[in-house]
Amino acid sequence: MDAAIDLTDRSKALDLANIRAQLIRLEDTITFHLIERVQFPLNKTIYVAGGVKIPGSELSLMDYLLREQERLQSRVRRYESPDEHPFFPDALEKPILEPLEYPTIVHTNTVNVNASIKQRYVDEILPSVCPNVRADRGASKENYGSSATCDVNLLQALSRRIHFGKFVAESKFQENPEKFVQLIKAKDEKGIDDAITNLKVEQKVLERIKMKAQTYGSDPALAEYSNKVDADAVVNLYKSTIIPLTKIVEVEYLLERLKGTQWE
Ligand SMILES: C=C(O[C@@H]1C=C(C(=O)O)C=C[C@H]1O)C(=O)O
Repeated sequence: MDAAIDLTDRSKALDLANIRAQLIRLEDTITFHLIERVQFPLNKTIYVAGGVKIPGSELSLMDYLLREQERLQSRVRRYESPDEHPFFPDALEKPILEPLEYPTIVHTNTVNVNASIKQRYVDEILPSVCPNVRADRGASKENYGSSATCDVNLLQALSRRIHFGKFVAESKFQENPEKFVQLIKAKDEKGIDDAITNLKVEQKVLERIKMKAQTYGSDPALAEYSNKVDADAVVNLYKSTIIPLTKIVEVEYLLERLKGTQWE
């Protein structure tokens, strides 16, 4: 949707500096969506199938909203874009807009870690950032719908950020195909993980996201409205979930990279 990276220009899309700049942009998106979500209690009921009665659906309220959002957005080509991955692939419909001609940027692959993203989001991320973890003001009160709407925005941003790992991995592969072909042929997952890891960049990401969570979460004019989100929890989200899942995407993508190539 808001592809700041030009996916119709292959060389730009695989320039590591450009990709990292897009990951930095997504830090802002994720932080602001978190600030929106943590206005509300955890509202655990909306993550339980049947927790809220939905005519014609057995899904949880959040899954229902996410699935219907993906169905709608597929009709305006969202999932034709190589940087978008659906949580409910079976809900996608034929776009009403003409297809865009994307060059082949990443190699054909089956990598989609959205199930892990959603499970970690519900079981670990939300309880770590939401206030009133036990409070649940019930469907009769406000904010079930608002909470689920924020969740959908957040999950879609997390999915984009984490699956950008494919662009990073392809960029690194093209930098040194010999090294990666050898590691991939040996099915050396640890070796691949070591080869794609850049601890200096990871450290910079964690330092920057802490500063952003503190800055965006504080109101310069109204001190009492500061600390809208727990900055340490946001850092932990990156350290424990976003970065590790991004690297899993990189490794899984590279393990499939040789299929159908002269290296197979
Ligand atoms: C995304 C990259 O690959 C890895 C994952 C990172 C992340 O998820 O922030 C950062 C550095 C690398 O360890 C990168 O090299 O920029």
